[in-house]
Amino acid sequence: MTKHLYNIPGKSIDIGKQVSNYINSLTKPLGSLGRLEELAISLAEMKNESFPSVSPAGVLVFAADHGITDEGVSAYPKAVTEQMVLNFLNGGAAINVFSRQIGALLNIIDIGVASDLDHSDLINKKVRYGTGNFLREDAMSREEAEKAIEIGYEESIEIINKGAQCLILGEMGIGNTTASSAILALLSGKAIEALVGTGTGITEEGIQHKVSVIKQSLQNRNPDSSDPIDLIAKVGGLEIAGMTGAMLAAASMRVPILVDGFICTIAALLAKQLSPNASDYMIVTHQSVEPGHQIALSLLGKKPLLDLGLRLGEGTGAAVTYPIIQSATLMVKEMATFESAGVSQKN
Ligand SMILES: Cc1cc2ncn([C@H]3O[C@H](COP(=O)(O)O)[C@@H](O)[C@H]3O)c2cc1C
Ligand SMILES: O=C(O)c1cccnc1
Repeated sequence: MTKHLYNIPGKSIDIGKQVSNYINSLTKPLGSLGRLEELAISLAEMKNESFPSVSPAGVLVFAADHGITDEGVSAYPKAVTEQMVLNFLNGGAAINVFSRQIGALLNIIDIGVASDLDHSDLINKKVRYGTGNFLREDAMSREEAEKAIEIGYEESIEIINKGAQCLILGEMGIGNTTASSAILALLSGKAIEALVGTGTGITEEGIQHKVSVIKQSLQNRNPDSSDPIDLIAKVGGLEIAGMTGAMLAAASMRVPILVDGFICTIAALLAKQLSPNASDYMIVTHQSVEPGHQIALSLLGKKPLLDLGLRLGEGTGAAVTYPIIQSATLMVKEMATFESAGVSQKN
């Protein structure tokens, strides 16, 4: 793994203190903008700027297939991954709608779809044609896991260089809640039953089957939970690895990361494992319905901003939360102070 992935600066605590004092001089009762105030301070610490901007957001959606779908772990067929990539490229998916709404830059990356796709707007970075079925074989080699992380890293640098001031990571990969649950079981040490959920909408019986597939897979593969590359290679996914790499790049460039739901949080945990400072640059946008998400968030040490009952992925929860994060930056930038507005301060 190339060294630069680990080169992440610490947050600027001094700037945070300055901004905190400045927020207290704005025309509102002390602390009355609650978590918006915390967000404004965090963003300043991340960007090392008193008046940071998060506009425009950059959205990267990584798409890849999962061999584990052969075991019947998703409510939808594997072919939906490819079909949804075409939907993204035609502008019809939820993430397209929300990206347009917030004026975001949006890139769709094929990092491992199991078929050949041809579209001028598709970024073709296919590492392999989907992962192996990890019940029977490793999902991928270590080299492929590292390559997928590196691709995510490069795509992130590219969209940041095009002007993205914060980063939203999305994913598309039928079967990826199974891979994510397998990784989380190892990272958390929790019972698999406690963290497996419905994904795209499997039944209670389907959930039991998914649990037994994960249990058997973990016995068969026996990944080393202290080695994130081994986790990805044995039971992970190419799009998960891509998101991990993208987060490491954003953090290294002091660009805030808007973490989406369950799958994205698993990528965030892997990024944190590779480079602990990475989590200083993460804002968790919402609470996913997937039961594993709460467990993953407690490992990440973050509290989500919203709970909208979402269980989609694609980066959608992060995109719909973006305006709130933007509000935090505009509050600091545009509000008057007690002094400038001639408003009396607290008795
Ligand atoms: C039409 C459609 C669009 C989606 N967009 C995201 N996902 C989400 O569902 C998948 C994970 O769930 P599971 O592990 O149960 O397959 C991922 O592709 C995820 O991004 C979708 C799923 C479907 C069916
Ligand atoms: O929260 C998520 O990321 C999620 C949940 C279900 C299906 N796909 C993604």
